[in-house]
Amino acid sequence: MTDNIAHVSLTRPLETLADQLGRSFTEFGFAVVSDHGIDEDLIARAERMSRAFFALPEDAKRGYFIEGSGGARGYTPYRTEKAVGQDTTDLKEFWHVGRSLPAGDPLEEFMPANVWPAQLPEFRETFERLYAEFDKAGLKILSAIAVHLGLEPDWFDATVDQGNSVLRLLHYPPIRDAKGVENAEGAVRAAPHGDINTITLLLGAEEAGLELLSQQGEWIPVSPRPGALAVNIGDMLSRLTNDRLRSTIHRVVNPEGEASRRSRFSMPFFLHFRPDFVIETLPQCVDADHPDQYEPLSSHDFLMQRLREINLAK
Ligand SMILES: O=C(O)CCC(=O)C(=O)O
Ligand SMILES: [Fe+2]
Repeated sequence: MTDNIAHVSLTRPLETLADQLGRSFTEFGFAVVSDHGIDEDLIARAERMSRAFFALPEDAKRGYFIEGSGGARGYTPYRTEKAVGQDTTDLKEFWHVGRSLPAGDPLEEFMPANVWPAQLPEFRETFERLYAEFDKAGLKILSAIAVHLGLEPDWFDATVDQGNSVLRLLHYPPIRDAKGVENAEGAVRAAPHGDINTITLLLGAEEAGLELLSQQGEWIPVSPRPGALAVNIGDMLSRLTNDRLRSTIHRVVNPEGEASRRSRFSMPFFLHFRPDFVIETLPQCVDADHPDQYEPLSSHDFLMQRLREINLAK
């Protein structure tokens, strides 16, 4: 059933990308992107670092949990985040890397400083580089989206320059322990949710589990080849396009069999607009059949509204 989600090489000409990605995002809110330019060795190193971090003792990890910060930086413990409208928390723990700003930057009020695990000396350099590479790949994808929407190819550049993007290292521990006893307690790895941000670029989703909810109400697995990105539209881009590009509900289901004794790791990059970018419906996306549904709202205010809904801010 994944046949219709576009699998696109980012080396194709911009017009082709615009067409293929545009269709896939309109129908599914998702596409799979290969040849994205993010260095393979860097990805492998980042995956090793992520595993090494989550293998640290619980106490050490909790030392990087910043209470009251909205989970914006550092560590968020297992079973903290919950999706909008859910009663149970997700079966995951994660680490957030944000943009490293020069000291005194006016955007500091929106973007807290990063923290880094002292136990892993190469962690900072690895994830600062990966963050920069995600930024670059994201711009190419946004360029194709701009062309699809009838905008100039560089239309998004200024909107995401110094964007409040977050790189998330995710760990979903095994669902069963060594004795085969299940410990999911009725919860799932990631309950159905839409992403808050502009677009999401996800590495590491080749380990099964990620599914999107189609317009026909079916759950469709998203299965990128190793190294490829699963890319999806977030709520901020949906809002900007008056829902022409769909922020699609997705989830990560608990595996059966052998996979239930394994961890799953993934690395989504939540690409955000600049905090002071005002999300105001594109005139290209409004007509008699599609009246404007949204008031202008700054990307920061939108984010704060949504973080309160998912238990990460007060
Ligand atoms: O781990 C995955 O494959 C997806 C994670 C996700 O959807 C999220 O963190 O928003
Ligand atoms: Fe998500």
